[in-house]
Amino acid sequence: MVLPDKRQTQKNRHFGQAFYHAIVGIKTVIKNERNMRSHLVSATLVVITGFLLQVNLNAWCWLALAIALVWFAEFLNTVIEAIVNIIVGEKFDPNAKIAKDVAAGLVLLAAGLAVIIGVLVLTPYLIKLLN
Ligand SMILES: Nc1ncnc2c1ncn2[C@@H]1O[C@H](COP(=O)(O)OP(=O)(O)OP(=O)(O)O)[C@@H](O)[C@H]1O
Repeated sequence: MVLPDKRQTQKNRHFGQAFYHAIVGIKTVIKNERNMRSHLVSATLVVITGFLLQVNLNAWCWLALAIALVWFAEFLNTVIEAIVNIIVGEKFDPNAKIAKDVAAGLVLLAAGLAVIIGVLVLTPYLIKLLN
């Protein structure tokens, strides 16, 4: 496989190169976004709780959806921040503020929804455990 060119601007030439860049993208979000690391910790705790409570397949689907929703929102937030930074740089711009604030709001909404899903799915199992 041809080693990836770090300053490549052309289209990926094969699947290996596309895969490599996708992995770099995932690593970049984890490295640069503090919130993403919190999301990873939360997701790990949810998965451990799911195993401990032995939740069923339906519950796993909802928990996976909740986790994916937050990750998707955080990735989109990172993309929007990067594009805004390319366009306006360090300059204050009211539209840049709108774009970044709305993107941050999207992550907050997704996280809130994920918490609601988690509570709805796990509460019956916790109640059963306590009875
Ligand atoms: N160029 C700009 N023009 C106007 N406001 C800006 C600009 N850059 C950043 N801001 C404001 O600063 C806030 C934080 O900026 P930014 O999103 O770049 O930081 P962050 O810490 O990475 O945010 P997040 O926690 O959402 O990842 C934005 O939500 C926006 O209100």
